[in-house]
Amino acid sequence: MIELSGVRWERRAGAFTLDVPRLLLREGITVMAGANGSGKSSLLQLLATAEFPDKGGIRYGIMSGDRDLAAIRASIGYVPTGLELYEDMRMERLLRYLSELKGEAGRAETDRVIGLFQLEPYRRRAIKTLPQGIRQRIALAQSVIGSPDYLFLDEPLNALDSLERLRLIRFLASYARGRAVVVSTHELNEWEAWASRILWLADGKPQFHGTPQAWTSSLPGSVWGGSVSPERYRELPGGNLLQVRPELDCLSVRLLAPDCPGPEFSVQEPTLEDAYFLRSRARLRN
Ligand SMILES: Nc1ncnc2c1ncn2[C@@H]1O[C@H](COP(=O)(O)OP(=O)(O)OP(=O)(O)O)[C@@H](O)[C@H]1O
Repeated sequence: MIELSGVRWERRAGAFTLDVPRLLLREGITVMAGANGSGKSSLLQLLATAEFPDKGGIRYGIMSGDRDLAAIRASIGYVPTGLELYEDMRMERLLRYLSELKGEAGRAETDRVIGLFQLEPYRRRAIKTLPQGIRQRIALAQSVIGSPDYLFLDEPLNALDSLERLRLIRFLASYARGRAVVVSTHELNEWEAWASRILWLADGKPQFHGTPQAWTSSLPGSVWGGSVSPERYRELPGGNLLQVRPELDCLSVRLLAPDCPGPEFSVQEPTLEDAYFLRSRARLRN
């Protein structure tokens, strides 16, 4: 378990403050959501000990950041966004080198993570010659060298194709048994079946932390779905639309509204993403 208490970190000369009075991150996948600039990457940087807060502290089980930094770092895997890899190195050499830095000498661990992320065909390729999705898989592979207890992944699905995205999510779901995995994302629904907890940040502060069930219940509004004609569609309030899909001679519409928008509509189970819209909209209105 990771425990943050009284954490404050000012960035941009105080124009932004990450402010986390208390937060407990448990085993399983914690999926972190929030608007651009809400502080997701900043929080991951602190968790990964790439940066340090101005105030407060972070404990990892019985280890605390100010006393056990080396041991904590040895139990952390981290993928920031835009991780710069050693461009001229061959992929296998890079992973060997990073394995050795993490105290995992020998080929076995390198071979394991190469297999895990289907990187076999790229062993002898220089990093700079590889496409973005493969580089992302290498970034992910380096993070699980030594099977760390804590994994912090900033938008890990970036640049991956749909099969790789699903493969990674499934891998993380099993990896997170007995370990804490924190991921940031702008696509909550992809994690729907796998998230243990949702953490929502706004303006540098956690606004919600709890189970997906709690996230999609007690919402300030409802989600409605129905099929409408193109004429009727034009009458609907545009600001609250979630999804529009053409059908044979009508449009299938999903929208947010406090009350039923018309006889064509029925109330729908909200998705994680719907709940994000409802909660964000309610917050902006208050
Ligand atoms: N290297 C940096 N130096 C100074 N300020 C920074 C730096 N990186 C980010 N910030 C600032 O910290 C604040 C939070 O940014 P952060 O990247 O943590 O948000 P985010 O939720 O991850 O955003 P996004 O969804 O766009 O990735 C922003 O005001 C941003 O401008």
